[in-house]
Amino acid sequence: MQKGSIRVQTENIFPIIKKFLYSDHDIFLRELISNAVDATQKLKTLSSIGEAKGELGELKIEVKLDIDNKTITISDRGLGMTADEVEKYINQVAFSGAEEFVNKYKGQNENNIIGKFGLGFYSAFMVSDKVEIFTKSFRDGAKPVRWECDGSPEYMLEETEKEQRGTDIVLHINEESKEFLDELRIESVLKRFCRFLPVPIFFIGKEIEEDPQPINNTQPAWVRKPSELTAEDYQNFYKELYPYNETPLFWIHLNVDYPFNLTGILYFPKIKQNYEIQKDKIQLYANQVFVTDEVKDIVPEFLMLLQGVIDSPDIPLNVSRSYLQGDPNVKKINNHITKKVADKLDEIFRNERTSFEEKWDSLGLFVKYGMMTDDKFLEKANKFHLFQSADGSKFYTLEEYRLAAETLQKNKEGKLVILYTTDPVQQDAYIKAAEAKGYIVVKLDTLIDASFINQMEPKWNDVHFNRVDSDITDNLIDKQENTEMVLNEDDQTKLKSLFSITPPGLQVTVELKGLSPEAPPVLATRPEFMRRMKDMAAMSGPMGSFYANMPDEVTLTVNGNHPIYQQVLATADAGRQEKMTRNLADLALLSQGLLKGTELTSFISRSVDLLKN
Ligand SMILES: Nc1ncnc2c1ncn2[C@@H]1O[C@H](COP(=O)(O)OP(=O)(O)OP(=O)(O)O)[C@@H](O)[C@H]1O
Repeated sequence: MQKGSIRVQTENIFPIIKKFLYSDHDIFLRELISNAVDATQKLKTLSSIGEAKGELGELKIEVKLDIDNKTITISDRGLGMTADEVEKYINQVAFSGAEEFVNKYKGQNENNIIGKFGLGFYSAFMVSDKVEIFTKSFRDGAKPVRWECDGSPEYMLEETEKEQRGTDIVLHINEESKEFLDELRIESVLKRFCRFLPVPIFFIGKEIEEDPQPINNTQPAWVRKPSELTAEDYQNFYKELYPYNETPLFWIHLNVDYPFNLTGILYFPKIKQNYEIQKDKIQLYANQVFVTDEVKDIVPEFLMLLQGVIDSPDIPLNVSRSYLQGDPNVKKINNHITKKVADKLDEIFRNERTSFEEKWDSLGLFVKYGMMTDDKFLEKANKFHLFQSADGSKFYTLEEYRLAAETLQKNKEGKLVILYTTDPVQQDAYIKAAEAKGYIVVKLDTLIDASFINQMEPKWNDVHFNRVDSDITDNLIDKQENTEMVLNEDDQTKLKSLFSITPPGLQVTVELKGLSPEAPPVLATRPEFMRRMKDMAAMSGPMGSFYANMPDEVTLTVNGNHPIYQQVLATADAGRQEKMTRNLADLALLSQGLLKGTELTSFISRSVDLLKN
């Protein structure tokens, strides 16, 4: 038997490490199982090049929980270690690794450390009073050895009995960590970190199962070649990740080996409601070991709406978040993912336009969010971003809309005016009127659209958006055209005064115009700018309450050319005349949803009165 002392410079590394990893004690299993996987994979490699001779046997990893003896044992049939190797790798590498870790992070806020990689074997001491290693190297004639240590720099190393090649790590779980002496707890940790490890892992609890199944899928879809996979394989893998979700819209298989290594599958989920986001996040793996599902900074923000898996050994996981943002690899990965996603969308748009259009409801959100936040994406997305017509029957790219609408919908500055509706049912009358003039009205009715419009106007600098009810149809496209009025000056003055009404909470401006006789007698419109401000106010922000408290501005455009005014002006009964004009105004306000409460009640009783005589 040999006793020895491990040379470490930093005193008392253990309490420091423990503090760092306070919230994440369960990573000890991930670290030890990763080592077991590495040892197994290395053996396979040595065998394939003829350096390891003989039968490899069943290469599996076992995690055994012995509640009575308070131990957890992780056994592999990997390459094992000789006494010298234990001396070198465990006493020196593992301990100096832990020391390095501490030196790097001493004095930092522990929340800054993501991934918490790089601690390796030493993490066993987070949960153990004592750790034993029983190991037998694959090398001919190697003697099995037992190593024991309680986390202090003193260790013990001796020869032992061990039949099988490989390593057993025995953790004597300490009092504080007895929560791990629980089958369900261990199983849940294994499921979290080891689901997709490449070597079969078996959990052995109290009950001995007759036909034990590995807890992991060693060949998850993302490590397989895209050419080997069917749509069903991709969908099944998605189900494995998110069992309760509906089938995804489509997916992107990432596979990069230069200038960094990255594989993975990103899924576009079906989004039922605009705000249903961020529930099932993208998971980050390093060589099939689960690391985190906090992928902020690695995945472009707008793609956080996607789901799936990214696997890269090149992402520096043991560094702080602020470092990560500046890391050139992370930046490259970010750009690459954005490009891939844009290319894939473009490809689907070109090859399967109908199906792309069918999915636009869910897709639109990613695309618009991406266009607003990422200029590189915007450049590509301009080709496949779609406007849907108000009735939902047609889709236009910006260029297609331009081609179809250009002749009629250019304003005096030469800008293309995109007419949109936020509510095709409520704004139906305005849409019909605009369509009758040959205009194309598109639907921008989702939560994101208000900001989308505000941001796209400066980005698409020759485009202007106008909500279809923001002005009378004749003025929607500001062309500075004159209209003629059939009423004489006196009648015009009379009509204007009849319409000088002051409904509470509304600031009304009345305009008299000579529109087409078929246009409605009165149109209520809300200026585009004011309405946008009000919409934003509803969403919050410091300016919110300012705009929210302003009265609703509304313009009543009285169409002097409508035949009804001949009748109104000819009415001798002043009371009736007043009621008629007020009702015409109220009808217009009603179509804008601005007639409420007592105003609405008086409108109804007035209408009944008018019907009576
Ligand atoms: N189960 C095992 N079988 C064979 N060798 C092992 C085993 N576990 C650990 N080792 C050896 O001990 C060394 C130190 O392990 P440790 O986990 O501390 O660091 P690492 O695996 O090299 O790096 P990291 O875990 O930080 O990625 C390993 O490099 C390996 O040589």
